[in-house]
Amino acid sequence: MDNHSQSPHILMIAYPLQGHVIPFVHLATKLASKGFTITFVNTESIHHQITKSQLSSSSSSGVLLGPNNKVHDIFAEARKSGLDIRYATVSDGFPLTFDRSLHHDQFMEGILHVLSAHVDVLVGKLVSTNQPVTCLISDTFYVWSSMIANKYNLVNVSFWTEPALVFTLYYHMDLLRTNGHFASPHDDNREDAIDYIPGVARIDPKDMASYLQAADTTTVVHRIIYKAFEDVKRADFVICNTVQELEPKTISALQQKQPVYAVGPVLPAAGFTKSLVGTSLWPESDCTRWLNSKPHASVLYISFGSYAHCTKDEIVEIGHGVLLSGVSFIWVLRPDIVSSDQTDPLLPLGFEDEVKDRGMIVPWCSQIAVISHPALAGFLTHCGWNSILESVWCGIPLLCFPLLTDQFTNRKLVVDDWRIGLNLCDKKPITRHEVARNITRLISGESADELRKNVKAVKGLLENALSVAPGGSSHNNLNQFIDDMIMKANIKKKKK
Ligand SMILES: O=c1ccn([C@@H]2O[C@H](COP(=O)(O)OP(=O)(O)O[C@H]3O[C@H](CO)[C@@H](O)[C@H](O)[C@H]3O)[C@@H](O)[C@H]2O)c(=O)[nH]1
Repeated sequence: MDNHSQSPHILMIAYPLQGHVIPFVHLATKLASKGFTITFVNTESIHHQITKSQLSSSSSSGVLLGPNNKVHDIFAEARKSGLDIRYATVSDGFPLTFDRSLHHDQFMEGILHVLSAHVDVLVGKLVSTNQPVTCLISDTFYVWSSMIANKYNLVNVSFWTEPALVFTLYYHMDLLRTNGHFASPHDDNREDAIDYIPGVARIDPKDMASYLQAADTTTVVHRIIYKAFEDVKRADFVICNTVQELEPKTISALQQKQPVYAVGPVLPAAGFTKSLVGTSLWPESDCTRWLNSKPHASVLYISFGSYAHCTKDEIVEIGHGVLLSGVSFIWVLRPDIVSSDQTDPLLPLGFEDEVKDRGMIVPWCSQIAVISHPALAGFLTHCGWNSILESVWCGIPLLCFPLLTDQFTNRKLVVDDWRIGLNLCDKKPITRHEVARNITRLISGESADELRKNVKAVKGLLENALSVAPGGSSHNNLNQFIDDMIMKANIKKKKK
């Protein structure tokens, strides 16, 4: 896009969770680099966590210090590079000291019922400036996007940060319900394969998102999902952090319903290992020197993302499994991995002594910097969608340990469909011997060669999708989305 005078001013509102903020920030810089003015909104709590972590990280970038040495704008460096990204924060209704991880459901009730009032006030201000906002890009999980877009005559764009397969299963919850695979009122849910969702050949119920397998379907997260997937049907456009070639049938079927654009993988714009904008909610430990001391393709990286929890027993079994396997490893054990009120040590006494220099345990790191290091050999992951895309981008095979939400469906894509990963264990509870055996299969031997070959092929698809010349699918889809959005914004302006 080269005509700034026609360029809409886009308001982007990220969902206040790490795995959503990251792709939102990368999409914002991508759109700004195409000439758009962006106002990016974080909740005050997310803003506070990012800036606090930036100030104490060993490698801080994108930091603008304001009065009292406080960081007040995470986009300062991006703006210095010429991008027009402004920044605003809204309250999520809770004080900064409120432990959102520990009081998850209460936090989600706030997101469901309170956040929109604060967003409404902010948007009211932003539409009455001399460069008014004309377009809203908000997370698909927000239940109020159409309400805000209609009130302020904005183009309504929904950004989905998970695979299209997960989107379509939620989108067709009514079909799952009437067929008895979800929220069955009388009996248990059916356990046979699901073969009636448009664009989905066949999927086992165990591979659906955890919320679609749950016995209790009245939780706050369910109420969010029900409303959000009613609301997304009113969006003008849906953009999805996936790649058309990875999920062609699912995406085509969705496009019969409404305009859907696969624009992924949405990764940092300026080089891969360093973003211009700080996004981490926790301070990043620097693992580079340790990695530099390890042989090529020898290290296992272990991380379960930012949101899901696992049990202490699982941590212990994985710890022993890693020791038994004999591999070197970096393990991200974030402070609330079991629960933020769990204060006892997670790993058995003497574990770290036994590991010595063979392993590095950190609370958080720059994952992208770690997995793009030549010493990396494999990734033991909870199957968060960003982690999968990043790992494929770096050509790293996956060992899958899904814990919650879309991670079960993502595991199916990785292990069963694309064959770029293995299951950590076939059934729960996980055992140290199975963990050790599968780490070995991931990293050495015939199975490892096969996985590496397959991941290379999928990486090729991702690279092609983003290629500028000849235009790859995601490159073209993003441009098409931009054209369609501009046209829609102009129509709305005329109607006003
Ligand atoms: O030490 C770490 C660990 C993670 N990351 C980054 O944090 C993000 C984590 O995202 P993801 O792998 O998607 O996991 P979650 O944080 O758990 O993400 C939530 O959001 C995702 C996108 O909607 C979903 O797919 C997940 O299931 C959901 O838990 C990635 O970009 C990682 O690079 C770091 O930078 N450092």
